[in-house]
Amino acid sequence: MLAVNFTPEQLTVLQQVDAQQNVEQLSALFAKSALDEAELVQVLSTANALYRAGLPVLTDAQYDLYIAMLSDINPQHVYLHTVEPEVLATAKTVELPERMLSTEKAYTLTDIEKWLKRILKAAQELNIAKADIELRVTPKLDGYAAYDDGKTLYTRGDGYRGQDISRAFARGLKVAAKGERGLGPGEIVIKKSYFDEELSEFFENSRNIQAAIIAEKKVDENVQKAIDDGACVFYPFALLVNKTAHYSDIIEHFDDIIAQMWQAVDFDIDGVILEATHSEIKAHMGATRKNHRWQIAYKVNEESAEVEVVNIIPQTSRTGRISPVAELVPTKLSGATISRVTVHHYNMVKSKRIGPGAVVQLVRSGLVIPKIEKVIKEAKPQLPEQCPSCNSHLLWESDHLICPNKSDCPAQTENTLIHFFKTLGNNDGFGPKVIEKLSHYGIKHIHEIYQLQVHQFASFGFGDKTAQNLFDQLKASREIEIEDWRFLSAFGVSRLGAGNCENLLQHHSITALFDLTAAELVKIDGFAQLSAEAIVEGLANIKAEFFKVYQLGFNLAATPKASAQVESSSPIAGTVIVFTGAMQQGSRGDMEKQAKSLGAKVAKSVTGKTTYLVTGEKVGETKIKAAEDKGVSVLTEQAYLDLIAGD
Ligand SMILES: NC(=O)c1ccc[n+]([C@@H]2O[C@H](COP(=O)([O-])OP(=O)(O)OC[C@H]3O[C@@H](n4cnc5c(N)ncnc54)[C@H](O)[C@@H]3O)[C@@H](O)[C@H]2O)c1
Ligand SMILES: [Zn+2]
Repeated sequence: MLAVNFTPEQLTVLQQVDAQQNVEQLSALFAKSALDEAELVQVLSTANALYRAGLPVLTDAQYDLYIAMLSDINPQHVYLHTVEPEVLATAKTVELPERMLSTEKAYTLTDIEKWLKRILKAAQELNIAKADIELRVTPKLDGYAAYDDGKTLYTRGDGYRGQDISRAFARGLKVAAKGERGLGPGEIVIKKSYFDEELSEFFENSRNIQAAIIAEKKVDENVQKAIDDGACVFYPFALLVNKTAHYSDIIEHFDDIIAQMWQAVDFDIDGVILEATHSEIKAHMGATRKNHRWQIAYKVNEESAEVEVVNIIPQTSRTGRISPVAELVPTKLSGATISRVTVHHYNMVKSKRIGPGAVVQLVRSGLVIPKIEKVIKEAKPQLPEQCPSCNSHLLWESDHLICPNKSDCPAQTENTLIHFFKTLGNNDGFGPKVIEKLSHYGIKHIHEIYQLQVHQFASFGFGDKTAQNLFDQLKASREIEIEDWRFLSAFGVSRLGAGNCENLLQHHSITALFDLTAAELVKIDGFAQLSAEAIVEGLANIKAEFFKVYQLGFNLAATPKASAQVESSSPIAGTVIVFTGAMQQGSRGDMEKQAKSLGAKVAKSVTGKTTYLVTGEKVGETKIKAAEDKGVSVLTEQAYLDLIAGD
């Protein structure tokens, strides 16, 4: 582990915990490798206080590792056997109506079966028939634990005494689902889709917000809006979607049920809770000082690794955006060696201080490629000043560095040409190698490629056969029928992917699009003002080239107009689709809308009727496997986009 530099906000929390402590010493402890018992407890309590305040300094995996170390040195230590406390300076402390505990954790079905044996043993002691033993399975909400007795809303505190946070209700916080008060324990949670769309710009994670709702007298206007919009609620566990069945059924269909629960709610969850329902069994088993013995949390282990950055390589995309690709000290993750990862954008490189010598945490979960989860050790950010392809001076455009040289940057030109032929998808001659060569000979535009004759290809160094073949392919690519939306999307206008192209073309013919104003675009369902403006600008930029190519005479099939039965023409017409995980290309809500506009039915959970499960980021293996077992086709986001593009 590495020394931590506490932020000013974190220091304020630490002050509340213990005004006397020596912050430098504390910070150094996080870097020390062999900690003694007292030091481990100090690290754990510090991390815990910050985590409960919504300002975590460690990842959960790191925190759990320290817990494991403490338990190794002294399994009896009181820290391991009590509820990890919250620190809130501003609210008054009150006795909880009922104890609120942490949960025992299980990571495998074997762990669950061991726990189940203890339940069966308790049942036997009570002479309760096996046939009467049911388990209730619910999603484990990853929010902020609270208790509602009908009059007061309490935090969990130390499990015995919490704090009165009724003012959250006074401020408009609602009880989820049926809305009754007094349903006991639950969590304050924020809708994931809402967070992604409305709040992710302002907050790093929902935990920041939940902590603010609880701790602060006055909340941020964005948070107040989330409360007013009903996106932030108190969710009593009693109202949670659940699967309650005989224990043997639960065990038999374990993976399915876990997968179902994992996507049952639009809130962050960090596991699935299993509990016995029989009140006598519960009373008999009771609790330790930390956990109810009749309850357990099933969690999925994500794999993660801390990796050192060697170098950051800028890559110019077709739009001129420069993508930062981090070269890493090769590291094993999930059995694969990872040596590079794309950083989100250059603002992240700058603000999170990523450069040679930085250490990042890579996380890989489910079938998703590793992502940088956080920066563990900062370094001097490595920011390029010039475009790696054309040496133009780079400019900032919101979070991105861009190469402003639209007309003469080889990387932009080549990637635009590559995108065109790839999207058209009706020939395989014009891949990166061929395009690079053509670009080297000064061919920069699509229409120029289509004008090339066999002898010209030959003069660029292609063999006779290849030259003829390339020429024939170009001819064929004009003759083979192709949907007009695919043709349009091949030009790579920002925000004009296949779906949006098809939507537009359901309302206007392809040549008429270039005369549309943003105001006219917004009238079409699915286009917001900002993207409409970007589209109008993008179309204006390609107009000249578009018509030069269009006039070469492609065999375009016009998209049926919205009135004339859209659905049957789309590749996903009549299918049932479930989207899960965080999407990269747009919000999940937008993707669902688009799927519906293409004639698909969108469902929330996978059943035997589901055709496709489209997985974004952070989707567990269990979920994917469960879907596959039901005969559902599992698609990555990209595969799905290819599918609707007709690739
Ligand atoms: N990153 C850090 O620095 C840091 C610090 C402290 C703790 N942690 C993490 O927090 C976890 C331990 O914290 P904990 O003890 O608060 O939580 P826990 O993970 O043991 O969960 C217990 C809580 O789950 C909640 N819960 C959610 N859904 C539920 C449901 N459907 N039914 C019943 N209960 C439900 C309850 O409110 C209960 O209080 C560990 O996994 C640890 O990694 C991290
Ligand atoms: Zn450039």
